[in-house]
Formats: sequence, C-alpha cells, structure tokens
Amino acid sequence: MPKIQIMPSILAADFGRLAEGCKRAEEAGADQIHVDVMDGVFVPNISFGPDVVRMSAANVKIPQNVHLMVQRPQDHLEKFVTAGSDTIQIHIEAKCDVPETLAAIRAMGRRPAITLNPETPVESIFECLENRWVDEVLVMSVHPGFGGQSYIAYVEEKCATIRRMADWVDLAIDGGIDDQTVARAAAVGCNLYVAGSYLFKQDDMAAAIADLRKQAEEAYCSSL
Ligand SMILES: O=C(CO)[C@H](O)[C@H](O)COP(=O)(O)O
Repeated sequence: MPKIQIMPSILAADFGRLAEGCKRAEEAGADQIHVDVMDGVFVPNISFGPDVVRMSAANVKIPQNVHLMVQRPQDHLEKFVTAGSDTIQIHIEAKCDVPETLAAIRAMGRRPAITLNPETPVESIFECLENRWVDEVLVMSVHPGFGGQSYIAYVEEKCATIRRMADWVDLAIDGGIDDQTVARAAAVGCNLYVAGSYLFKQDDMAAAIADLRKQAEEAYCSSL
C-alpha cells in the first residue's frame, strides 16, 4: 500500500501569520505543506509566489508540495525550485509543452506531478503515466481557484482509473477533503490528501490529521 499522507493547504491559513500556520501544520503531524500558487489568469484568483514557498521551507522540515495554477508554468520553474519546492504540480490544461515541462522539473532534481481539473478527461494524462513522466498525479475535486468549496464526487471514477493504471504513482486529491470525504477518496485509490479549510478551522489540528489518516488507511486497505 502506498504511504498515506496528509497535506494541509496554507491557502486556508491566516495570511497575516503564514509562518505560524506552516509550523502549526508540521507540529500537528502533516506530511507535507501544500502551497497553492494562483496567477489570476489560469484561475480567477491570485495567491502566492515563490517567496511564500521560501518562507514555508525555512520554517518547517517537511517537504513543500507546490501546486502551480498558472497559465505558463515553464516560465516560473527555476524560481520555485530555488525557493525550495520538493514536488511541483503543473496542470495538463496549462499552456505549455507538458512533457518538456515535466522533464525540466525532473532535471532540476524535483518531483514532477500532473494535475487535472474536474471536467478534464482522465485520458488526457495517460501519456504521463505510460511514460512515467510524473511521480504524482493530483486530481482536483473542486474547480481550482478558491478554498472552502464542496467535494465533487464524480472525479472518483478518474481516481479509480488512474490507480488501476499505475500502482506506483502517488495519487493526490485536492478540494473539499474532510472527515466526511477522505474515506471515499481513499477507497478509489488516493493516498495523498490536500485539506485546507477543514484542517485550519480545527481547534485540535493534530487530532483532525490523525483522524483523516486513520480513516484513509482503513478505507484504502478495505479497497484492496
Ligand atoms: O487548490 C485549491 C483551490 O484551488 C485548494 O488546495 C483546495 O481547494 C483545498 O482547499 P479546501 O480543503 O478548503 O477545499
């Protein structure tokens, strides 16, 4: 079974105390910090740039999982690598040469990942899996751009297809993950869980992370 990992999204942290938010997530048992980068073009919102990745990397020891919701990821890779990104997720819908951009991420010593929006057919990423251009796939279970949206269940079919095709890949899910949805995502093969608003609103984030992890492990095991 692939390792179950919980990745709090600092999009849901207090922007006035981001460093504290990163440390709080690490101390609560998070496996990675998820940083949502939005350019206001690919998605209708603007969030963080490489300096926020640099800040997070300076404040925690766990890896930086960086989600580029940007139109032209190829123009920004070096800055995000230098800032301390460990995994870099680009969108299949971005305006770039996808194989070339994924190869560039790998050549810079980072983990390449491909992301797809809820309405994007799963077939669009088959080539990435068949050629092992990626170490990770991120399935969006909300329309990207904002935290706090409801989980879109129809993406589960895509997750199941990806897991059937690639037992080696880290399969992440992002959007609306909480104590009601994590087991559903695990049952279709997801092993990495991005959770923003649910985790940051908790008084006891450590208990919430432990609960998500336990639910995910049980549901993943039962699906085997
Ligand atoms: O990528 C994102 C938005 O584009 C966020 O990571 C995602 O929505 C997580 O937030 P929440 O857990 O609040 O749904």
